[in-house]
Amino acid sequence: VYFYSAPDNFSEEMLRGKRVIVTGASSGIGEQMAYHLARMGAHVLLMARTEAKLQKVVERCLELGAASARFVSGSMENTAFAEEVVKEAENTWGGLDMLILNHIGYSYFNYFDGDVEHVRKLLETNFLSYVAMTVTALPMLKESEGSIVVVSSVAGKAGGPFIAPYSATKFALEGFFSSLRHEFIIDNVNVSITLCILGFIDTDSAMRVVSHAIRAAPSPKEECALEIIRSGALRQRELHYPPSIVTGMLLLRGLAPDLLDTLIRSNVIKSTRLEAQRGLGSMLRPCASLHVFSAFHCILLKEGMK
Ligand SMILES: NC(=O)C1=CN([C@@H]2O[C@H](COP(=O)(O)OP(=O)(O)OC[C@H]3O[C@@H](n4cnc5c(N)ncnc54)[C@H](OP(=O)(O)O)[C@@H]3O)[C@@H](O)[C@H]2O)C=CC1
Ligand SMILES: CC(C)CCC[C@@H](C)[C@H]1CC[C@H]2[C@@H]3C(=O)C=C4C[C@@H](O)CC[C@]4(C)[C@H]3CC[C@]12C
Repeated sequence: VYFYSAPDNFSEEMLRGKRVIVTGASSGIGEQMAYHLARMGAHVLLMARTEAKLQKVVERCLELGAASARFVSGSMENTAFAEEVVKEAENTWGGLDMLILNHIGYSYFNYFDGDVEHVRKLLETNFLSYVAMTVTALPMLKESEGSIVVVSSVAGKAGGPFIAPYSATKFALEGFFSSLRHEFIIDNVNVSITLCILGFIDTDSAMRVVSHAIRAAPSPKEECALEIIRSGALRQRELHYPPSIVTGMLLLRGLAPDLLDTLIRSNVIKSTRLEAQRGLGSMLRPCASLHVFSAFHCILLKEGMK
């Protein structure tokens, strides 16, 4: 009820002239966020590893009407680089209004293979670099009473199969940033923290890695990107996108966690080759999970109306 009845006084004008860093902006949701921000007239500083892709995104941002657009290329495996990106914003703009933390390093979609080094590297890229950027950006964000937007996943709220290292990094984000939110409130620091809980989104990389293995239909990256910007600008605590599926999942997690786990497993199909290797007989059966979530959604709306 809360998520559906929250006031929505968003206007694209809210982003005009704002100074925004978007990480992981060379493709997927980050690239789409850059285009929305450009259209809204923001200053954007984009970050990823691939310079050629970033160059193209910057050019498109300028065509779309960005107040200014530039990029820094490098890898977030190294926290020194995370600090460098924020310093670039400081040197160019002398301040910062919004920090959108969105990048992720590559991880496999398969049984956990016992590679502890991979988990350590992924924690550095997906989690520690978010902490390092926040630490460096905080003085500027305090000054502007700005916003931190953290892009996470339903995999950061509930475990799913074949994504153990990735899921761990997303759970870490919620622990760190929800603790920080308390401290900001205790200390009267007016910097908002928005945690974005996303379901399956149709980015090229996600479609490449898991489209054959997930029964649920993906949601559009363009709309997802806009919702992230909107929730950050409105200083919301959490975004659920797509709303009915994610909110339904989280409600079910509280009420019947085993049932949720069953629904998640039934939405993930493993290739026959891997199933055979593991000696598992048949593939997981399809399940009416989406209907269960829709039913939750209807109950919520009805209760809200009452
Ligand atoms: N797509 C989905 O289904 C879902 C996505 N999400 C979340 O949404 C966010 C965006 O995902 P999505 O758009 O699909 O991902 P993409 O793979 O499309 O984009 C990832 C971005 O991160 C950059 N990147 C990769 N490795 C590094 C690195 N080591 N250092 C710096 N940048 C790096 C990539 O560029 P380059 O390779 O040039 O460095 C790219 O710009 C992530 O936080 C993800 O967890 C959450 C739930 C579902
Ligand atoms: C019950 C169902 C409706 C929902 C099941 C949700 C599961 C299957 C959904 C929710 C979150 C999704 C993952 C995610 O967060 C991000 C990425 C990174 C990307 O590069 C590759 C795909 C991957 C691993 C997604 C795979 C599918 C996941 C696990």
